[in-house]
Amino acid sequence: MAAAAAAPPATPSSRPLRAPPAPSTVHRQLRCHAGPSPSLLALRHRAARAAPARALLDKVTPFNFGEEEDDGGDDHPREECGVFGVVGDPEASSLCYLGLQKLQHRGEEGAGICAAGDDGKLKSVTGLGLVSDVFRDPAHLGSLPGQAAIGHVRYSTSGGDAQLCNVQPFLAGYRFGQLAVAHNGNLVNYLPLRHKLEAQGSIFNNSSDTEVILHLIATSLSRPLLARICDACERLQGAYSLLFLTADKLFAVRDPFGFRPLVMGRRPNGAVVFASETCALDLIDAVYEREVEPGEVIVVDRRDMSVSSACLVPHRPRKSCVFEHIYFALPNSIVFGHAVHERRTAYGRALAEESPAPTADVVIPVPDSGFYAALGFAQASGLEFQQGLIRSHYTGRSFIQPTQAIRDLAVKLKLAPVRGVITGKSVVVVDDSIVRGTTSSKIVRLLRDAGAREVHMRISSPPVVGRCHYGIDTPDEKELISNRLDIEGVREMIGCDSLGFLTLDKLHSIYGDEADELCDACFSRNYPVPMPEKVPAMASADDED
Ligand SMILES: O=P(O)(O)OC[C@H]1O[C@H](OP(=O)(O)OP(=O)(O)O)[C@H](O)[C@@H]1O
Ligand SMILES: NC(=O)CC[C@H](N)C(=O)O
Ligand code: SF4
Ligand SMILES: [Mg+2]
Repeated sequence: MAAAAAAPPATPSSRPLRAPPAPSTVHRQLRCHAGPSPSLLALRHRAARAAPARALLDKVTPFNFGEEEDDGGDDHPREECGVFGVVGDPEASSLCYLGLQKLQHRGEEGAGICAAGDDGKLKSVTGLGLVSDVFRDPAHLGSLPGQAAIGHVRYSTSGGDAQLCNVQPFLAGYRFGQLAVAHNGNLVNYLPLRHKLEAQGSIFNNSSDTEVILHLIATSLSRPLLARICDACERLQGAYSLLFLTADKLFAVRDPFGFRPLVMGRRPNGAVVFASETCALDLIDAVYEREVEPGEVIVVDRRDMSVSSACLVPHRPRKSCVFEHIYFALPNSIVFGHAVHERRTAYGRALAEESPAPTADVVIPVPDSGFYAALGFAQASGLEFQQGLIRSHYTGRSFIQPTQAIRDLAVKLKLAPVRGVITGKSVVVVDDSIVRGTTSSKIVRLLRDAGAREVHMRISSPPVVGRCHYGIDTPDEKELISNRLDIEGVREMIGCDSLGFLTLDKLHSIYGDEADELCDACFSRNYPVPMPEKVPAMASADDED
């Protein structure tokens, strides 16, 4: 939480992209050749998602590609890690503020909101720290009037974590007006793309991967904006759930693999809402309608509130991040069509089948994210379930603290034992994951100090052995404890009496046919999108001569 405490004042921002490139005549000629026509979204009708898909057909108007929406027939601009967006509500930015607070667990480093005012101007406020810090001064929200807004909570994967310039939404001006973007995910080909754009003269304001998306859109010769977004996305590799805001439209985009979640809902007044997780919809009384499908672009026009949908690129097999279910998302969210708490309870039950703890007296969860898995473990094993560790909610998530020393202290600050539950008992303690091993080691020590007779650690996911390249900032592979040690080695290091992980096969069995549609690369090293092997070298100042 150091970042939050040290948060400098929020700053309204607008960042320029590179200067308008082509002379208007050439430009006009080229623009006649519109980019690849997005075909209508080919929906997948799978049992698990049948209802949301039907909702789509009722509510979504197919995008009419012939209608120019943003730049008319001349060159005059007429307008352009949890994410949240609202269209069609006079309190759009306040709703964004609430939605972002609900998504705070997805990123604590920085937050921002960009709103489209009725005067056609986009304004944004971004700052380091928690949403409540950034918007502590009511004047900040007050400066963001309008019927549409997008917002972002950041947890960096590319670019410095404590740099205001990397906090989203990014708002840029280009030849067709203003465009803001909020991105959850990580682009694996960010560096090659950036180097190429720089070689062509682009100037970058920050070190985040997300900025290249704006450049690719700005330099695309396609029209209208939907086609430019499709053009840009065709060049992106990796994970992206994106919200774009213009003066009169909001675009919601999900990468073809659907790594990161993105859902759509509607408020009673008809406002359309997008969010990384459904918990943020619930908060503002928006009814969950469906996921933005992998590879889909949904366009909401604030002028007539029409909703249209297009397909970004040819359909790919879905590879949704299983770690969202395991750890990242809130348990009261529906993510990838599944209630997160149900998934976690199922992991716990499966774990009890695979790694029972027959000598134990009581099952306790590691709060918060180990709660449902522990409940499932207790249900399946017939053991008593107790809250043996109390979590302080005034601290942040320890896994996402920047240094090991701080992570060590953060765990102690965060968790306190309930001696009455623990003393003299054989305890099964269930957590969702072991990453570096910091939390587990501390907890075992904490429980032994509180008088536990035996400590059996059970983990409701497989050992984490690979880095994530798709939007979760897992540490370097050498820092992953399961990468250095086998299970017995990890047990010794943590100091528990027994240790059991859910196996990958068992995890897959919970998903049945859907197992193929999961990314589990941090457990299996089966990366759906490989990292580019060679990144071209950047030009240096010496190359100028
Ligand atoms: O092995 P480690 O490197 O310690 O990381 C693993 C721990 O980090 C996460 O908890 P975190 O405290 O981040 O969040 P939570 O309170 O939501 O469980 C996760 O739930 C594990 O408890
Ligand atoms: N975790 C995320 O989704 C991060 C988004 C973006 N890659 C950034 O670093 O800001
Ligand atoms: S590598 Fe792991 S954390 Fe990253 S997307 Fe895949 S499952 Fe999720
Ligand atoms: Mg935890």
